[in-house]
Amino acid sequence: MGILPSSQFPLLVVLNPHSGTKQSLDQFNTVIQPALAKANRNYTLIESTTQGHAQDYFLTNIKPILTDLVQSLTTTITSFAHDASNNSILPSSATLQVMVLGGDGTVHEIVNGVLRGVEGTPFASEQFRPRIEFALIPMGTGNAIATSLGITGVQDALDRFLAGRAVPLRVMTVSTRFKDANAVSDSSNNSNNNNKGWVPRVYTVVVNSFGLHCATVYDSDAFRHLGNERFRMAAMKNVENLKQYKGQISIYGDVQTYDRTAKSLAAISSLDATKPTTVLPGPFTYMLLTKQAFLEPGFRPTPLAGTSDEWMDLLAVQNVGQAEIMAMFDGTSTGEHIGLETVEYLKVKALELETPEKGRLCIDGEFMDTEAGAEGAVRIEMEEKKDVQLFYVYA
Ligand SMILES: Nc1ncnc2c1ncn2[C@@H]1O[C@H](COP(=O)(O)OP(=O)(O)OP(=O)(O)O)[C@@H](O)[C@H]1O
Repeated sequence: MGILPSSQFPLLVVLNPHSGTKQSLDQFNTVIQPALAKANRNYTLIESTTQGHAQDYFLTNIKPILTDLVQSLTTTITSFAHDASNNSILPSSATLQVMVLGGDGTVHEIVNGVLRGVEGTPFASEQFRPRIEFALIPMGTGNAIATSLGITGVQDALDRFLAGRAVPLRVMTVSTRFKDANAVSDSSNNSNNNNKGWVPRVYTVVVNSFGLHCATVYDSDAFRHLGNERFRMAAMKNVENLKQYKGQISIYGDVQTYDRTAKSLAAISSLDATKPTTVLPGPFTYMLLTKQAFLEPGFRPTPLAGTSDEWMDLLAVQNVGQAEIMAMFDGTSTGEHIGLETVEYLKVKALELETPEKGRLCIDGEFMDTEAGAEGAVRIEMEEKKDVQLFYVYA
């Protein structure tokens, strides 16, 4: 990489005017556009018009975009190499920069659009893999990824983009046993252990949840006009009508479990990848599986999570009452709640959730209805395939 000076390749700027408190366009006009002009950066602006627009845009256009990019790199290489045979020397990678003025939902859409667009094609293969670098301008409600990376606002995000240090944005895969039109891949032979028969449905980069958190996100849309406050309002509504969500979580592969006494993680090696390393029997009051430490500023439910690490952080609270849930929430601003007896905290590679009734999962702010029983189970795992690990974020 680095064959073309990055200033010569146009940047894609994805702007969601609906994110957060709808300030994206104003911030683009007043802060981002002047800064890009000053830095002599060309860009193409993509303004999303509906839910799903950003995903569809990348699904449709990622191959032509990469073709243009590779062509510009190839021309440069051959002109430098004076290739006598006149054969093109194709690069094995190319970097595409995508600036996002929006929140986590917009990043989720782009990741899924890109992956659906390139999977099973020569655009994500042993011979060629793109590198997609996100500049996250936090204009959403939660901005979990940006907040977890310590990005404090628009100017800070811009400075980090211009400084150019990108870290991996690791991806989780959510699979079901049944196949439908929404499956992201035809293959049910993911290279990870113990996952034969699972069909990848969606890729996630922030959080998958079940129980109170999922119900909170579901209800929070009605409070969108309140900005960040919408999650607190919806959470209070759900604590008042506290429910227990029946289900069992089976964790596969290596595990790190938080030891409350030692205040550190203890490793448990998996001896047999086909058998669960640990089982949480439920019912669940609250359950989160994340890649980000913060889900919004001041809310740090999985404080040991790492955007770039190889683990998913699981926070589970089983069968507790209102007082225990409120005590847990009290600790989430500092992360101290992981020391509570009622809280299970683990770093995991893969888990399966099976519920006796139909249910709902929250997947990066979107919702997935789940079926009852073993056939309706959901598997969530750290994605190990190189053809999926294409994403980086300026940090
Ligand atoms: N023009 C639009 N009108 C309505 N919805 C849109 C539009 N463009 C995108 N969307 C949808 O807006 C939703 C929210 O986007 P985004 O995640 O950027 O903001 P947020 O939900 O406020 O932030 P966060 O996810 O960080 O909490 C996404 O589901 C996206 O599909």
